[in-house]
Parts: sequence; structure tokens; C-alpha cells
Amino acid sequence: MALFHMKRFMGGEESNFGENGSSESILKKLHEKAKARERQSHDRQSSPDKSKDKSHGKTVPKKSVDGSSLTESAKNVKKRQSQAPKNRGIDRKEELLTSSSAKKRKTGDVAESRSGKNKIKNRTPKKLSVLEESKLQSQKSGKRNPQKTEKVSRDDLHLGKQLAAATGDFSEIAQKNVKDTKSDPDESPVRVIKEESDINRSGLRAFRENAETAKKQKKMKTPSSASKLKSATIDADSNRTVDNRTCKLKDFKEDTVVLTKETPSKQSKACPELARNTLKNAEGTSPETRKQKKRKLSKVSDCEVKSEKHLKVSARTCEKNKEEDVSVNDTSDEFDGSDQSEDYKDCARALPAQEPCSMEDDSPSNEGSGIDVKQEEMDSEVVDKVQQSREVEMEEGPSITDDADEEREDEDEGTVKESKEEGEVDKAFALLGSDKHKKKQRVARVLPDWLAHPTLVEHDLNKHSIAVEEMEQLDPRLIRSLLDDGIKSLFPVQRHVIPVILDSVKLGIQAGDAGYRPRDLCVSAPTGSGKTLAFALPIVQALLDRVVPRIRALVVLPTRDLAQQVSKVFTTLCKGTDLRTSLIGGLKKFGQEQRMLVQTSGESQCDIVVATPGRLVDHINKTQGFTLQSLRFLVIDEADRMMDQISKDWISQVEKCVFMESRQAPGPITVETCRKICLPLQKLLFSATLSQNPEKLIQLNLFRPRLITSVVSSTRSRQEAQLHDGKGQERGEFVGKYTTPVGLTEHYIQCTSGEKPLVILHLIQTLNLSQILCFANTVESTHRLYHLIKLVGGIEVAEFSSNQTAGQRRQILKQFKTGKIQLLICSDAMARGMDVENAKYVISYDMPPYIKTYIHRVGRTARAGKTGVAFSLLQQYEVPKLLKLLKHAGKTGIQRYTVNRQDMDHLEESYEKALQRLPGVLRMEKAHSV
Ligand SMILES: Nc1ncnc2c1ncn2[C@@H]1O[C@H](COP(=O)(O)OP(=O)(O)OP(=O)(O)O)[C@@H](O)[C@H]1O
Repeated sequence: MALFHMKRFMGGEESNFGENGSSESILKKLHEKAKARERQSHDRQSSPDKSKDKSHGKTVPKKSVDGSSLTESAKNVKKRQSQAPKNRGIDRKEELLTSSSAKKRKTGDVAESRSGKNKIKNRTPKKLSVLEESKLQSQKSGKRNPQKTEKVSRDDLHLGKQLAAATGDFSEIAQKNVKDTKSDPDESPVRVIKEESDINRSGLRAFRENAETAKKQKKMKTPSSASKLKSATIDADSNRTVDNRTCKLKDFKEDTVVLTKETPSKQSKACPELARNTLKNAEGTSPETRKQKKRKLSKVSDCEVKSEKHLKVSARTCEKNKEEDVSVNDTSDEFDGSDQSEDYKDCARALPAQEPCSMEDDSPSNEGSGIDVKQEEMDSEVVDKVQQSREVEMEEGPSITDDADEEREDEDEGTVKESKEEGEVDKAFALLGSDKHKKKQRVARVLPDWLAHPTLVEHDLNKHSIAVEEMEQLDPRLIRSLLDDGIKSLFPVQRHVIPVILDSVKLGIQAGDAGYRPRDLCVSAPTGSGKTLAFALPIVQALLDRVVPRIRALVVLPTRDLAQQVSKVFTTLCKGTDLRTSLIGGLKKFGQEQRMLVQTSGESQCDIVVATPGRLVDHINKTQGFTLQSLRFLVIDEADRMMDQISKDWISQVEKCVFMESRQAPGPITVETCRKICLPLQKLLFSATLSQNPEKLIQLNLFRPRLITSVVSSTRSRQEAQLHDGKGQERGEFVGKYTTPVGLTEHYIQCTSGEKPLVILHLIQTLNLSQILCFANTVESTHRLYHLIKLVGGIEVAEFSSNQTAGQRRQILKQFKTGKIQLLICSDAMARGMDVENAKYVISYDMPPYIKTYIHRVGRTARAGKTGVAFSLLQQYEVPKLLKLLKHAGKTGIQRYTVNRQDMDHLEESYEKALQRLPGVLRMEKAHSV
């Protein structure tokens, strides 16, 4: 079969055989023809000038790919065609499949041809099989018009030119195949190559399927036109070249370059593979070489794109061929030559720049032909493509790591990938393990108006504050209480928030905002800016005139320490009033808390409840008479943290408890619902790091929320960002960045992990710092560090973590306030919301894992308009990480603080001794606790 295929490849002479001719008559005819052509050939060779003219001044090698399969007549036919200009394309194809070098082709054409004949003569079985096959084919195909066959050859000439350009450097493989075939006369080249191409079975699946289809169709129909033969001839050639390429790919695959798409069975596909292989091998070379490699890769990808297109065209053609019954015999006619031409051209454009060994460049056969002009055009296009790929590369920038990091940052900020600039290349082939990164464009996050344009407040506590007496809405009792507590002025956030809350109750707590449901409120202000008073004061003010005690305000906080702290503020404010505050945070026994909440008669004991969510839910479910039906204010402090606990469903439990029996949950606003005056529930959210994530906020079922914040874009001045709402209040752009107190100075100290305790000792003993809060990331490291510093001696140190009881912690805080404790080593349980009086310094012993953790840690100092200093002890690799975190949060003020190693030398001895004793102490403690 393959032999017949080869014969067709040589010029389609078999079409001259009569359908009904016997084998003897065919042989006779063949011999006659062969002799005639030999004579003609001899004549031509004896007059080389003439011959040269016909072949455009080039002699073409006549060595066959599979000499064993050629009959004498076929060889003569081939010879004649190779000399004829119209068959140049076919000859060119022949060149591709033979391994003759350009030199050989020039000099030894005739000799080789003859030696080829001698070899063929020795292969009688093949000769017979060809004859038999010729007979068979002639029977099937019927008589064919020789003119049509000639036409095929001309078409093939065109294809051959392009094919030659496309196949480039596969002569070596072709040569190998020829050698293999010669050593085993029973192996046809196609079969040999097929076997070699096992590695790329998927690529040839279609090839084989079509061969089978062709077989079936052949049985049913007999093709009649030479045009069909043409495509068969072309395809045979195509397949062979494909297989050559596959052989190359086999070697190439060992280099572990993996393509995510199946390799197409086309010459054009082969070239990029080769080029990529070459480039892959260049790995580990100089950066310059790698750059070149990258450029080449993009060029190769271009070629791959063409191949991709080509595949699609071929697939379509395949389908078409199946329908039209193209096949003459089982040569696995997969591709239509006419469809290929454009694709070959495309591939040829990319080739010369990739591989200098392109046969098109070396081959003399194209000189003086139209191909040269075409090739020049192709080359110029290749240069353009290379130039384009370089430009794209320059636009993308050289830094991969930076871009990647930037991308991750962008993702956090809700940016989307911008694939506009992505070329076809990447869409066509994604290389596994590719290090190519695309720069993403930042896109503005679309936020609801209330989040995007909040009411701004000044974050410098010493500016824009007003005297307590100036807050006219406040009851004199409350003013007195504040003044007694040393609070003479109200901070900016208090100045803005208190009136907003009080406005919603100016017609009484029942009436809401002039009879309408009041808007919910979100407040985001820096740590220590007085947020607690900002909600506590108006709530107490609003409830002052209540008649009977009911739970009308509920404040929920994430930890019992915080709940205790806020409860204290309420208790202080309620002094001298009828209002009562209850704390339910697990500090007391459950029964005790129940008795505080509900009287024995079932009536409520208190007006304001401060609770942790867990304990609150317990009381909702277990305390008889506990009801929230009169609840007017629901305060969620440290709201961003509380939103993380929403999954525990505490808020829906609270809402269920509020809207039960006669009190209905608010529905859509209608004329009827507007007429009814019912007790509204207003939600008030507070945090220094309030989430701007609408998805999280929506879980809180906020009603027409409003945001008051001092957090604005760092890139724009507040004046620029300021807008004004209808009431003359400043409105600005909230970009979700965090601010720290104005009085805070931030430093980082670069040191090794082992030097960190020494640095702390240095800061305390050498620089005489005191009232330091030192944060470690875990309870264990807090405990370990506490013992280590204690073992060094000479420092009043204490520990504050969840390992201690609430009473112990309260006691420690008291001692710290009075200055008895120099260094308080804390876990992050202390970081959020805790108002530790007189904390002057904060040390982050371990780098904070999140920006919010950093903001809350450093926020334990510089509170209420005071000054404070924060040190972050960082290992070298942590420095850029933290700087990036801060930059992301819009903070750039952190400075490096250098501690000289020599300054710590005198501390080393005691430190090392303490280190040696530490394991023993920890062991003893463990044994003691057990
Ligand atoms: N108007 C004021 N004048 C003076 N001190 C004030 C004023 N308001 C609050 N303070 C004090 O400021 C300190 C910090 O207040 P508060 O705890 O409310 O801050 P915060 O904004 O809630 O901080 P965090 O975000 O860390 O929880 C408290 O000690 C409080 O007594």
C-alpha cells in the first residue's frame, strides 16, 4: 500500500494503466515506457544545458525514498518528472524525504539515481508487490486522463514549494528513515515512521481513522477524477512529513516541554516544536541567551497559532473528505492540499528566522523561480513578527516576580484580570510551567454609594474636637459624669456620631426618625479615637427617659475582656440615672447572669446589656423571661471581627428574639407600614478596621446604612476628596485603607530570630523604656518569652494571655496601669480593642500575620490623642513583607530603627544563661501543672 502510495507520489503515472489489462500486458507497457523515458533521459543528460534550463538551472537529486518499491518504469517516470520544470514541486518533496545534502544534490544526482536503481533491482518481492498493487489500483480507479494527471503535478509544484519551506530541517530524519527502510526492505517508510510516531499516537489518530474510512469508502465507490488523486498524492506527502516531525518530537519530548494541546499532524507544527526544543536546551545559559530564547519562543508561538488554525482547517477538510469520498486507495488521505497551501505559507513565514537549516534557504532549486520572491515576502513578514513579539515582551516588562506579587495584591483588592493585551499565542497554547505573567490592570471596585462616599471625620483627635458642654443634646447628668471622668472635650468621631444617633430618637425611642425607620450606622475610626463613648453616650441619653426597665440596648463584642471594658463605660455613664447595665460574657456563673437579667416576676432587670455572642445566644435559648422585644439599639463593636462570627448565626438568633409575638420584622416600605408607628431596631457598627466588603456587610441586614469614617485615600488629600452632602457634612472617598493614631511613631528593627530577646533587653535596660506591651503570635511563644525575660532578671515582666483566668488578667492590667509592670508580654487576645492605660510602647515580637493585626497591636498605644511608639522586630525576609502590608493599607510612615550589635554584647551572657535554663523551667512547670 505504501509502495503504491509512493508511486503516486512520484507522479501519478499509474493512472495510465488500463483497468482491465493483465499483469503481463502492464509489465510490457511499463517496460516500453521505461525504455522510452530512459532514452529521453539519456538524451537530456547528454545535453545538460537543456536540462538545466528546464529545471531552472538546477539539477535535482533523484534518489528515491524507498527505492525498493520502485519499478523500472516508475523510476523512469520519476526521473523524467524530476527533470521537468512542471514537476519541480514533487522533486522538492522528494528532496525533503531523502537525506541528500545540497552538495550531493548538486553533484551526484545521476550517479545516485543509478545506484538507487541497482539497489531496487535486488528487491524482487517489492517489485512484484508493486505490480500487483498497480494492477489492483488500476482495476479500482479505471482509466484516467493523463492530462488531468499533469494538472495534478502542476498543483503539486506549488504545494511542493511551500512544503519545502515548511519542512525545513527534517532532511536528517528523512535520511534516517530511508536508511532504516533500506536495511529492511519489508518496511515501507510510512510504516516505519508510523511506528516511530507511537509517542504521538493521539496526533495520528485521525490519520488512521481516515485511512479506515477511506478503505470502507473505496469498497463502495470508485473515484473517477484525477483531482481526487491529486489530494491523495499531496496527503501522502503530508503524512510522511508529519511522521518525520513526529520522530523529531520523540527526542524533543524527553526535554519535558509539554504542550497542552495535541500536536497537529502538519509540517507547520513541527517547526515550532523543534525551535522550542533548541531553546529549551539553551536553559542554564546566560541571561542574554535566555532573553533570546524568550523572543524565539514568542516567535515559535506565532507559528503554533498558525498551526492551530491549520489544524482546524484540516479537521474541517477531513470531515469534508469523508463526505465526498476522496480516497482512491488506503493512503489515509486526511488533508486537502488546497487547504494546506495557506497554512504552509504561514508556517514558512516563521521558519527562516527560527532555523537556519531550512532547506528552502540552501536549496538551489528555487533560484530564479517565483518562490524566491514569495520567500522574500515571507521573510520580511517573519522579521515583522519577531519585532512585534519583542515589542510585546518589552511592554510586559522584565520582572516576573514583582508582577506576580502585584497581581496577588490586586486580587486582594478585587481587581479583575485584563486579558485585552493577551495575544493569540497564549490563547492557543498554554505552556505548563510557563513563567510568563501578564500585568493586570487595576480596576476600581464598584461599591454601594454609602460605602464609596462616607461622611468624613478628622482623624487628628486634637483638631475638630468640641467641649463637652457644647453638645447640647446631652443631658446635664451625662455631661457631669464625663467631666468627673476627666473628659472635657469630645473627639471628632464622637462629635459626629452622637448627633446622628440622637437625631433618630429626637421624637422618642418609639417614633424613630420622625416616624420612619432610622438608618443603620457604620463607623470606622482609628484605634483610641473614642468610639466607645461615641455609641455609649447617645444610647444612655436616649434611654434616660424610659419608664420601665426593658432591654433596649444590646452591645455585642467578641471577647469577654472587651465586653467587661465597655460594660464599665456604660456603668460609669449610668451613674446617677435609673438605667442599669448588665454584662453577660461568662465572667459570672450562668445562674448569676440570669438573675441579673430577669426578675423573679419575669420582668427585665436591666436596660443595657453588654454581651459576648456565645453567652448571649445561651441566654436567648435558656433564660426564661429573657426577651429582646423592646430592643431599640443593637451595637456591634469590633464589627469586622464580629462579622467573622456571623457564621455562628448569633445575629439571626438575636433578630428572631427581637421580632416575635406582636413585634413584626420590618418589611418593604409601603403607605400602610409608614402609617404604623412601631419600635424600630437600629444597628450600629464600630471598628477601626471596618470591612468594606459588601458581601460581608450584607449578612447584617443593614437598613439604608450610612458610613462615618476618618479613613480616606492616602493618595489624595482630604481636601481633594471632600464632597458635601445635603446637610453640609463632608463626604469623601472610602478606599478601605486603615489609619493609625496621629501620635503614633512606627519603627521596625531588623534582627535575627535569636537576637529578638536581646533587642527587647536592650530597649528596656539600655534605653530605659517602660510600660511596654509586647505581642507574640501564639500563647506558647508568649509564655516562653515571658519565662526567658524573667530568667534574665532585672525586669518587671508579666504575661497576659488566655492561659490566665479573667481575675488574673484584671489584676495584671491594674499593675500595668500603675507602672508596676515594665514589660507586659501579650498574645493577640489583648491586641483588639483593649484600652490599656499608660501603654507607651508596643513591640511586635513576631511579625503580625495580617495588616489588621498590625493596626490593632500598634493601636494599644497613642490612644486618646496621646503619643506612643511601636517597634516591629523583623527578620530580614520579613522586612519587605511588612512594608508591603503597610503600603497596601495606605501607610508609609514606618522607619527603620537600628540597634548596634555591640550595644547588646553586654547582655549576651545573661541571655545565654537564661536560654540554657529555660527548657528546665518549662519542664518543671509542665510537671507541676499535671
Ligand atoms: N473625649 C475624650 N476625651 C478624652 N479621653 C477620651 C475621650 N473619649 C474617649 N477617651 C478615652 O480614650 C481611650 C480610648 O477610647 P476607646 O476605647 O473608646 O477607643 P476606641 O476608638 O474604641 O479604640 P479601639 O478601636 O482600640 O477599641 C479611653 O481610655 C477613653 O477613656
